[in-house]
Amino acid sequence: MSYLIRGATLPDGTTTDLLLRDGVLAEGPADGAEVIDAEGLRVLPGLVDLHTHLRQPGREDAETIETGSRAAALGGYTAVCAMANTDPVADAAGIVEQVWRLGREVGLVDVQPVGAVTLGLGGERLAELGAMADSAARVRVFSDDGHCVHDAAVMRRALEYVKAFDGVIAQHAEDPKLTAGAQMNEGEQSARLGLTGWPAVAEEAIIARDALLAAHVGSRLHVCHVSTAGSVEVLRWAKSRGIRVTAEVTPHHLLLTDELAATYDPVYKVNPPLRTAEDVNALREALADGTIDAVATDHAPHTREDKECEWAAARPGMLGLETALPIVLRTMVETGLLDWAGVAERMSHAPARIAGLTGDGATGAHGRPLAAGEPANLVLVDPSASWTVTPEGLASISRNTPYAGLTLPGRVVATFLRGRATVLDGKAQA
Ligand SMILES: NC(=O)N[C@@H](CC(=O)O)C(=O)O
Ligand SMILES: [Zn+2]
Repeated sequence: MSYLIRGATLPDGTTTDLLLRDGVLAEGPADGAEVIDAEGLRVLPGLVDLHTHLRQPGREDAETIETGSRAAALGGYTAVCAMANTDPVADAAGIVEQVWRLGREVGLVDVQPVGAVTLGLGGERLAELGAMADSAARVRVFSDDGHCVHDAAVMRRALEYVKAFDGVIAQHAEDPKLTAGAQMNEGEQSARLGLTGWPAVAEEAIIARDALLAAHVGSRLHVCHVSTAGSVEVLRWAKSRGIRVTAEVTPHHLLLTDELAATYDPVYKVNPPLRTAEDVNALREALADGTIDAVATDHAPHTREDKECEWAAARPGMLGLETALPIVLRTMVETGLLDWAGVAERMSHAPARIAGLTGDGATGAHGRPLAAGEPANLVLVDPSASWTVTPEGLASISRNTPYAGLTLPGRVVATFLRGRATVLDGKAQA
């Protein structure tokens, strides 16, 4: 099947026709191609998510590779990095290969497994980083996400190890000694609500330490879900020193604040916690000026049982794949902080570069320019269509979206993975 997309607006604002044939953006006659009228639609390179929890294996009652892939395609993604905190943990070649293969079988999005840094996420013994890198899954990103690699010597060794194949350690920056028992952001709100606080310094201190370790080793560090104004300052300092550090921010940390904890609705419970309005503003500015490189969803599905209970017992985490682009449009584009080229950079090009997905690897190439000869991974967005989020309307098995009832801008009309429609007319194609 080939497609002729007529009159779509590119990230730079120019309008063009795009021919999708044999999996690539092609030139020449469009004979036999199905025509899609894209007048008024925006085209972006397929979005790439650095931080997705697909829950398979182990918690298929919350999400599966298939349902998560569908949610991703509907959100405009063509590649997602599947976090390693599954059961069993993705800490060996066999399991990352299995996740990668299952993703390919579903075929809606390229599922790029993230390998664990330490065995069983235990924080003590390094996992088989080299074997995972050499496996069919070609792992380049390693993370104990959900847990911080707290031992500085382990972190140092991991950074040294991945240098050989230009891998990156993605740190969940949280000093566990400072967050013991924490239920929400530490500040005025936690004092008022009487909940144990998660202080900003627990994140900032680890980022500073790891930036220094990355500098010492000369290796690549990536910081997951940055959430505080102080973290932005540390990142700015590290980048100004030429340290090889990149960072991501989630859509929810760009929009929501810790005042929502006053509802005691666990849908707002997440790690790191929602912070203050000042933090939100600093994160938006950092994403605009490139101090924060990428938007990552931290899509964290949880069952009703794990989420619809009292605050203290609820698991942290929010759905994100199907709402990420609309939240970025609301917080960054409508506010004039980013243009569409900036959205393409922060949601496709940069995450693909960080994850090592821009070249020809096991999962093909993502985050490439929309140019002839390049893989036809792209998304068509109707910027003028607004829609109201309903938990039942989402493709995820889980229902834990913090945006229920919210009306958001921007509807994904179609997503193409190597020239094949994974979403058409707003509907998933499998
Ligand atoms: N973000 C969360 O609150 N939860 C994540 C783990 C993580 O990303 O830290 C999860 O796996 O549920
Ligand atoms: Zn995390």
